[in-house]
Amino acid sequence: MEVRFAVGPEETKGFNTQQLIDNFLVKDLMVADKLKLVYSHYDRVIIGGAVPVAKAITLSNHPELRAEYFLERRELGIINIGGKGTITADGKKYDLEKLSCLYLGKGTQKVSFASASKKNPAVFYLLSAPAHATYPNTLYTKEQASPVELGAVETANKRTVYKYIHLDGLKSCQLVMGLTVLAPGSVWNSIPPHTHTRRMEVYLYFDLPEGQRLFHFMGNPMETRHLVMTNNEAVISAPWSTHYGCGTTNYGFIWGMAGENLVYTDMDPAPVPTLK
Ligand SMILES: O=C[C@H](O)[C@@H](O)CC(=O)C(=O)O
Ligand SMILES: [Zn+2]
Repeated sequence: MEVRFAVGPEETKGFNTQQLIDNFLVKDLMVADKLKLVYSHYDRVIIGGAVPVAKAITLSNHPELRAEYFLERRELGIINIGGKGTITADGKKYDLEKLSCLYLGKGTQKVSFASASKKNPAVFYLLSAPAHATYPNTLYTKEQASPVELGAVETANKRTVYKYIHLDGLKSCQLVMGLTVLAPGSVWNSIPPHTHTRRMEVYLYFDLPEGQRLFHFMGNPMETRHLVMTNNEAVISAPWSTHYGCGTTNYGFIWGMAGENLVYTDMDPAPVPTLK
């Protein structure tokens, strides 16, 4: 498992492009028949991908955790962004259509990921955080995720936000997770921008067609930097960092957070005219 230590805002503002990539960009998450995991020291979140094609993939334990099994002291949110798939957790099977979400609580011992079809495999995105209590393993479809319309065509940011794991949705210790889908012709996400030093955040961009790119803005809102991203790449947002982006076409992204609270609306605005 790759480990990324945390860096601060003072250090980050001197980074060149490669240093920004090495510290914040997560590439090659979705590789056929492999479990890919990146351990970030911001709130000890683990970011992962599992694409089962020829065989099922097991959520294996890792020495960095010094645990008996992966979820001994952790919770896990999983969203499928591919074809139909099945997750088996301690013998119980959960079928996930595209954009369904499964929450797995602390204490779940055996987890495996499978696809319904090799031709159109499931693509599972994983986000895990330390947990100190057990909440029930629960599946949510996107229809259950109380979709909210945000933005406008005029400002090229019309989008639908689906919230899965949060204070009024699937119960968790500290994970907050959902996704946003941009309407055709809309390209800007998370406008007006914000920070929340109470929680770190990770964005996983998906359904970005080949040949298109996503310009993700990050850093102190008064000293922004950017990363150029492709489909199925994730970006780690430090608790002090803003996180918003603009695509060369519309797309979707999974957002996930961990930290101090579970309140989705707890954000400190960084209004557009104040950005530098
Ligand atoms: O803290 C919350 C996150 O940054 C996202 O949920 C924002 C978002 O999906 C959007 O505005 O489109
Ligand atoms: Zn945010």
